[in-house]
Parts: sequence; structure tokens; C-alpha cells
Amino acid sequence: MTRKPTDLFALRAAAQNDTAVRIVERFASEPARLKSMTVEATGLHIDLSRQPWSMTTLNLALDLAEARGVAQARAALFDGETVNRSEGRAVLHPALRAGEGAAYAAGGGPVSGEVEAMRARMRAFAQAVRSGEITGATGQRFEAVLHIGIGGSDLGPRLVWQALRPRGERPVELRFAANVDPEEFAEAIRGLDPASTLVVVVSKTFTTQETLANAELARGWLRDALGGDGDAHLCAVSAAPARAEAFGVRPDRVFAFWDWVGGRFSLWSAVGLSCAVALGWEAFEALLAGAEAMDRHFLEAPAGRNAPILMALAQVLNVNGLDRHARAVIPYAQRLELLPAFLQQLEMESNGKAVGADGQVLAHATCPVVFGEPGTNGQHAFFQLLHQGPQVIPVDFILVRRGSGEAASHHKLLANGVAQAEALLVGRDPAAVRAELADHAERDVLAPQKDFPGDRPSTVITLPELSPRALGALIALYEHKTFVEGVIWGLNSFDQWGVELGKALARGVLSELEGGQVQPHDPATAALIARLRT
Ligand SMILES: O=P(O)(O)OC[C@H]1O[C@H](O)[C@H](O)[C@@H](O)[C@@H]1O
Repeated sequence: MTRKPTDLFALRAAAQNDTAVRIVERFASEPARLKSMTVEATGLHIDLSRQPWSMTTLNLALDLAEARGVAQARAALFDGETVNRSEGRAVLHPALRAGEGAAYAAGGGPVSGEVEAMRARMRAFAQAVRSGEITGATGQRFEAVLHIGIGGSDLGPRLVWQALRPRGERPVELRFAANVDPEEFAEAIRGLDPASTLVVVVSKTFTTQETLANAELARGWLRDALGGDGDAHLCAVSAAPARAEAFGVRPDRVFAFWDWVGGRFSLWSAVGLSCAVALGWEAFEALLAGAEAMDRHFLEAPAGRNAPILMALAQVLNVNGLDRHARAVIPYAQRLELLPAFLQQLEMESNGKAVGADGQVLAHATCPVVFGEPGTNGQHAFFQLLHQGPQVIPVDFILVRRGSGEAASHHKLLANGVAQAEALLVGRDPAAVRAELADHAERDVLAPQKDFPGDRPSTVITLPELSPRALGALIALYEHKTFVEGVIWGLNSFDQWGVELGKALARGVLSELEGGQVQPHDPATAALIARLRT
């Protein structure tokens, strides 16, 4: 394989040049900066003025997006072309949230009719479960849903439930089991009554080892309590519905989706069924509407006002221009606790690749390490490194303007978010630090340690409130940002070949751990297997 030439060099040179001027000083020399670098997208406010670009470099980045064919790639995606070439599939998650009467087609074949029909089934099912029209085998209402799935079949629904779950009385409780570690399953069913629990098994392939293991545990739990009737509490969501039926799920309880829905983009399909049941159809529909509004923004806003494109360019600038290979995501909202985990899959599984879509080794870096915790908790843990560590880590701050609950606490939360972004941007004048220590005998030793360099980039996203609509828009914003980055980096964001080897090896190791024939391994692996077998 040969190395591929890249046109990121011009951007890199400009980005490095820009570091001669502190970001905060640019506001004076670039009066239009704040206005030009903040965008409103479907009610979300996105401030990119704290990113380390000059206005000139931003324009260069926009030229790069144009040269890399972002507009054409976006059209190809929405037109249902086979953009996931390595798997021969279209990628059409926008079709899942389009309103009635849309006309999406995957590879030329219409899909919107099927999408609408499935949505109607989901809606009818969710409403019938909530109203008590559909009951369990003993006639009891379903008071809980156990959602079983992993990766893309878990993280989206889990994030949505955490973000939107009712505070007080919950007509329907929602629990999740993803890990094959039986501890998670045991915790998920704690306190639940099988007679009033609906089990939704979600797996695009319906071959995922962890999910099938948990589905078997759930089926056993239902059967122990309800006998053979327990199977009537099983639902499945899959792009391989025949496999779900072979597992024993009644055909009218199998909800299909399609191979043109990527796992980590699948929340909007029947993968969201358990959220639709537990939160109610109106909330699920509003989530879809928020995402659809972001789709329209992504399609229609000019590149310089286009939130997903600008956020992608800021990331490219930091990664490829300034060698910043990590990014922190800090939601100042406890309910968005799972956003960093969701984005880890979305971004790192999509773009954590070193080979381009054309099979050539890429000559540039791609996806940074994404991590994060809610604010203010993260402040008391790893923010030390963000403020004073040797490496600069750009941060996404997510603030929610109108909180729910105690207003005074919400103001404290927001104040902390604003202050942290300011501290990263502005830092502290070293002279002020020294002046404060004027009488200190160890002034020369202490002052540098108390220095805040600042000039550390962030993006600040403000949501009007944590509504289903705003959450849908936020998730879709990150989906499209991830896609644009993939286009600029020249890779296929929609496959994940890197997860296959470990899965295949685990099958062999399992048989060895269970007493089967020992296979040849490297010495370290052989020793570990021997240790675990005894
Ligand atoms: O939905 P499933 O087919 O069960 O797949 C669940 C997950 O496992 C795979 O290994 C992939 O890494 C994920 O992208 C996927 O979402």
C-alpha cells in the first residue's frame, strides 16, 4: 500500500501560523468573529469563536471542505447512493426521521413507504402497551421494559432514556442490559416482575454473542415465572427478522429495520421502540422531528453557517493542524451523562481508521480519542489536565439554558460551565499570579505552577431546554459532523471492520476456557488461557 497525498497541509500551515496570536485577542482584531463563528441551528446555538482559527483560516477550512467534496458526499448520502462501499450499502438514517410523504430511496429502491408503515406499527404497539390494551401473559399491564442490546443497539436508547425519563411517577420503567457480564443483567431485572415486564431484544444482525446470551437469560427468567407463556413477553428489533423468529419471537412482535441503517445511527428506527413505549409516542416523535430539522439545516445552510460542517472543520483543524488527538465532551446536564459514551461509539467507531475508502493508507491523522463526564463532576476529576496539562485538549461544552428543578442549583451549574470555558480561553495573566504571591518566599517556584496559560479551544453548544426535540437535533448534529469529518479524511465512516478480529478470536478462546482443545496462541495468550482454565 502506498501513502496517499493529502491536501490538509495548507490548513496545517495556516493553523500553526495562527497560534502566534492568542484566540482571545482575535476578537479585537476580527470584529465580525463572534457573529461569523456562531450559528443557530434548529434552536441550538453553537459557538465556534473559541476555536483556534483566524477568519482567514476558517475560510481556508471551508475551501478544504469544498475541495474534498463534502457537498457532493452529502447529496450522495441523502440520495441513497451506496456510500458505505465496503459493505455495498446506502446509509439513510435521515429517511427514518423524515415526516410523512417523504420519498427517500436506497440504491434506487423506495424506502419511505416501509419506514412509515413500520413507524405506524411502532406507534400502535407503544400506545397499546401504555394504555394496557396489550398486556402480559397473566393479564397484567406492562410496567417495565427490559431493553437488551449492545453498541448501536444500546447506546442511543440508553442516552435518550437517561436524558428524558420522567422525574417522578413512571408509567413504564425502562432498564438496559448490554454487557455479557451477568452482573448487568442481574441489576437490570432487580425488582422487576416478569409478569409485568416486556423484553425487547435489539440486534441488527441478531448474531451478537452478548445480546443473544442476555436474551437467553431473559427468556429463562420469563419462563421460570410464566412457563411457556413467558415467550409472549418477548419482542425483537432486527434487520434479520427471520433470525429473531427462529429465536422464538412471535412474528407480530418482530420489528424490522434495514441494512441501510447503520447500527450507531439506528436510534431513529425500531431500535428506539423501547423508548417509544417508556417515554410515549409523542416524545419519540418529537425526538425524530428535532433530528429531521437538523437534517434540513445540514442540507440547506451554506457551508459557512452550517453547524455540522463547521464543527467538523474545527475538529480537523485541531487534529490535523495542531496535532490535538483527544477531545473532551462535557455536558453541563446530569441527564446527558451518557452523551460522551454515545459519541465515543459514533465518532471512534465511524472514523477511528487509518486506511481510506480507496484502500490506501492515509497520510494524516483521523479521529481523536473522545472522552468526557458531566460538568461539574469532571471539573473535580480531570480538568486539572485540561487547564494545565502539557497537551491541549479541545472541549465541547454543552449547556442547557432552561433547567428543570431547583433554579438556584441550575444557575450554579451554568455558572460553572461558563466559567470553565472562560478559564480555558482566557487563562490568567502571569503577572497577576506573581503579584498575588509578592510576599511569598517561594514565589519563583510557586508562580509557574499556579499559571493558567489559557488559549485552549472549546465549542460551546447551548440547548434551549433538554426537550426531545432539542436532543434529537443534538444527536443528529453530531451524526452529520462525524460524516463530514469522514469525507474530509477520505474514509468510510459507516463500516467497522476493526471490531471483527476480537469477536472471532473470542469464539475460539471460549471453547478453550470451557475445556475444549487448546489451540496454538502466542506465549502471553497461552499463559493467560492456562491461568483462567484452572
Ligand atoms: O446490533 P448488533 O448487530 O447486535 O450489533 C451491535 C454492535 O456490535 C458490533 O460489534 C459493532 O461494533 C457495533 O457497531 C454494533 O452496533
